[in-house]
Amino acid sequence: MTETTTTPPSGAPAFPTDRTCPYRLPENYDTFRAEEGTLHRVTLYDGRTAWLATGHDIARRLLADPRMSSDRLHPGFPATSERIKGFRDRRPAFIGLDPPEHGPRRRMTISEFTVRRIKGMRPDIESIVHGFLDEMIAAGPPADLVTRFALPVPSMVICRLLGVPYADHDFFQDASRRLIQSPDAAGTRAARDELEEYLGGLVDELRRNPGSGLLQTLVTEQLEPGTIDREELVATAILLLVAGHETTASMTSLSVITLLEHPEQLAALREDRSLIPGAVEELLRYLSIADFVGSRVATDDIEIDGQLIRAGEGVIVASSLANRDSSVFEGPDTFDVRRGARNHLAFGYGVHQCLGQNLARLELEIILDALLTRLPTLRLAAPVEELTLRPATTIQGVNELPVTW
Ligand code: HEM
Repeated sequence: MTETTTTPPSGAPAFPTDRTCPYRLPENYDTFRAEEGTLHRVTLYDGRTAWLATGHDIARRLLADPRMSSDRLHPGFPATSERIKGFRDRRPAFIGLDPPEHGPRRRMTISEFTVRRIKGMRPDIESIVHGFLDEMIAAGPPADLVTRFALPVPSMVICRLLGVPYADHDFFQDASRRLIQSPDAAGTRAARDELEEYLGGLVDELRRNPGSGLLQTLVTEQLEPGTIDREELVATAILLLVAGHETTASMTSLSVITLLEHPEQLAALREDRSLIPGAVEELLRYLSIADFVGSRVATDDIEIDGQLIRAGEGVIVASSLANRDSSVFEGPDTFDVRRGARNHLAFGYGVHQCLGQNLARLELEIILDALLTRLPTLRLAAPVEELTLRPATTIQGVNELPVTW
């Protein structure tokens, strides 16, 4: 098996690089867009190289290819930061497993995420959204939209779905943030230790005193009959809890910024609320917040579009670039809530396509509708250029968003 080379071919650009605007791609990504072809060599943070797939079509073909592995323990897996190495000594949840192990694990949780099941959560989500808005409005402007609204909403929603006590939100939100944002492997490991201890304790408690929610279902139907062990259940719980709130929180903050910075698009939504579901798709496409999660390692030689990806080489499917492929999205750099962007790849593609996408869509639709109704004069309390954006090595977002109304 060939390992990814440690000597970067001259000129292979760095990937990923930080954004300077929440909704524009980093400037050096223009290099890939200007180059011929849709598969490029890039240099990772540690000097190793990987392939970067940038076209919509090649992205889908690669993500659907069984020779592309999600195994983070594989030495050729393209780590995009030191942090990713912190996951290497831990039991992976199903996001890090390949077929045939992946499917049965994913199916253990899928019944909670079907369109029908998620639709049934609408009244609950609406009441959570309006509850946090009531509190924020009562406290008065200015406010940090992240801590008062964008983070607590999906956090409480995923708690209800899983059966995790929301009372513990200060702890798990902080640990989740460190898990996905720590600059180094030690920070990732420490956050992971804390989440393992917390969720392990919760699983033990559910065995003694059964409760409700998806974790209870997994305890009763999978752990007790011995289909999975405690370590795997805890890894799954961490994946669901962290992915379940951090991503939607980021999308909420960045969506608010994007809409406020595109007043004519905001006005269109205000006038015609039926545009909201399409606007959510366009925001997902335009923002592509989970850009590097489509990382894979080839388990076999793959010939694709005249290039040879060798077994053991890392491949990153850049959803941000695939989502701005002009052969699929006309005028891809224009934010247009009427475009009908449903075929974007912001939720990935293939067997690992986002399990929580129906939930994320519904939450975002309810959130946008409620913000338009309840806070018609909402505006940023700081210029967009002064916001601190998260680095490219993690889910895109802001940790604070000062707003007023
Ligand atoms: C707007 C918000 C979200 C975005 C942009 C997003 C994005 C993604 C992407 C790109 C993947 C594919 C990863 C890969 O190919 O390796 C993924 C997988 C996943 N997402 Fe999401 N996600 C979001 C919300 C959620 C929510 C609310 C949940 C709820 C628990 C969730 C749970 C998961 C899980 C469990 C996987 C792994 C699926 C598998 O490996 O089979 N996500 N997500």
